[in-house]
Amino acid sequence: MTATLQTKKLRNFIDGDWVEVEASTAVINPATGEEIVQVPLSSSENVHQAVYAAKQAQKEWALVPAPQRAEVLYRVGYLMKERKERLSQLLTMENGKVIEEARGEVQEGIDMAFYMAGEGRRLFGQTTPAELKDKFAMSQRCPVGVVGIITPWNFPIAIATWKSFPAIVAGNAVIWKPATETPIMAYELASIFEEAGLPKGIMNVVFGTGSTVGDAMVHHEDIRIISFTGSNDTGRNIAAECGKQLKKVSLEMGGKNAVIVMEDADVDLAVEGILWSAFGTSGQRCTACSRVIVHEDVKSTLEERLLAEMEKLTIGNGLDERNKIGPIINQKGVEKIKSYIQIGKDEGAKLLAGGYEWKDDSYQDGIFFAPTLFTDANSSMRIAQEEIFGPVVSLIPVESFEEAIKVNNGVTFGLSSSIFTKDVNRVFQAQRDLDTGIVYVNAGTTGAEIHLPFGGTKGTGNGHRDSGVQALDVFTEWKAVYVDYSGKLQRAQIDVD
Ligand SMILES: NC(=O)C1=CN([C@@H]2O[C@H](COP(=O)(O)OP(=O)(O)OC[C@H]3O[C@@H](n4cnc5c(N)ncnc54)[C@H](OP(=O)(O)O)[C@@H]3O)[C@@H](O)[C@H]2O)C=CC1
Ligand SMILES: O=C(O)CCC(=O)C(=O)O
Repeated sequence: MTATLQTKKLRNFIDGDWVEVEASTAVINPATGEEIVQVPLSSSENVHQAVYAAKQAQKEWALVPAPQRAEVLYRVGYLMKERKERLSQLLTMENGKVIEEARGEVQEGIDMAFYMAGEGRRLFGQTTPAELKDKFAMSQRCPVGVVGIITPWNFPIAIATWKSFPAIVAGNAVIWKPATETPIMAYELASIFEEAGLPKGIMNVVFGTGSTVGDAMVHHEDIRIISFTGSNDTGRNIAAECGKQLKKVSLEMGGKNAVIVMEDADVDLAVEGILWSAFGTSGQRCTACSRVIVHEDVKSTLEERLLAEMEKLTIGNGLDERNKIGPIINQKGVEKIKSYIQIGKDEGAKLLAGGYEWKDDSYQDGIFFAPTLFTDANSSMRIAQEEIFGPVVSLIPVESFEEAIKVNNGVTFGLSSSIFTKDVNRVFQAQRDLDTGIVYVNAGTTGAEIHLPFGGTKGTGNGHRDSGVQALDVFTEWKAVYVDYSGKLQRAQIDVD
């Protein structure tokens, strides 16, 4: 039986209460065009209420021993596990990704809960020798206070868990603004936190637009960090505003990720990697493969096998297990993709497959785009430089390994890259020289594991990482503590000539 929601209109979760907001807008299933639920359009006043509650609650939460804070995350993990199928179906309904991928995303959230709960017994600082006798020196992680989390529609639950779980285990309180297109995962996760016994005010969900709710969060002086994932334009604006306030900001933005296929690659394996990382989630991933840098010796073989496999991809509602390609999030997304198809043609790339909005009698109100393959692209073309966020991949032929690395690095983004080769020397050279935060060898560009840092170089971010133990650096401040137990005032005096 397909999962359903008990309510026709979601409510904010503020200070442990479900708070109704009058204004709302419809959440649409992109595969069917049907309304699933109404989502509140909150005001900046709703943000202020949430921050006030969070600020009070956080003072107590910071005093709860971290292993006890972690207990809540263990319970969250078990509840998510129990509800995995429900969460996955609702995720497919609001976002469109096929159910197999939705299950994978929910599993990332479950893994993150258990992983970060484990950190509750670590949260390591350092002890170090002091310069003086009878003196002790150490550093420790401290919570920052109230943290703001702004998340996109393409990973409505995983990204939120990468950010909120480390924040909570570290002793912070959270204000979370999910994307207006995909609020259901936030509603479900807030219910899970409530059931798991998280104290009131530690997790607050405020639904509404970026321009109102997100903006109020960015400007609120009691929110000490903004952790954001989304587009580069929005991320830059947020960073500029946070800069003015000297507010910490962690950004995870776009990608122009490439798979490199060398002449000695297992081409069938490369085809599989490209298929999943280019067309999975209909290419709407920041880690999606949108360039294939192929050695000219294997170019025609790769094209032929890729085209044959692309033909087998079934498009449709992601709730039907047979479908491999789900919808595009909204019509604006399709228009953006279409504009890049035209740009690619005008630039002289050769369209081998797809390139059109896919329609079918059974999905008259759904929004789909056919998997698309360009070939004979070059690195200076806009289709090879800019994030399209759709199922579009461009083949760029190269003559050597060195040229492949140069083309890979010749974009303003630096999130994920991959190389298919059997040459162990090239593997090690590539992992050293590829200028991205994530490198895969003999696998596609997607499929991050939550215990490793997630993020990228150059225009992809601003040096911070989601996920992994590194996420704790975003949500904690370091404190250096010196304890002098000599009973007299000592001064450090070490001169090294
Ligand atoms: N790297 C990635 O993972 C992602 C990249 N993108 C890229 O961005 C493009 C546009 O997608 P879009 O959803 O519009 O991305 P946005 O960057 O606009 O949205 C991401 C989040 O930021 C919020 N937001 C928007 N404006 C502001 C603001 N002024 N202040 C604070 N928060 C704000 C959004 O709210 P709301 O939408 O509710 O108004 C949403 O929660 C895509 O086509 C894709 O190229 C998009 C999503 C993820
Ligand atoms: O690759 C993954 O598993 C996560 C990717 C992600 O967050 C994204 O691509 O937007």
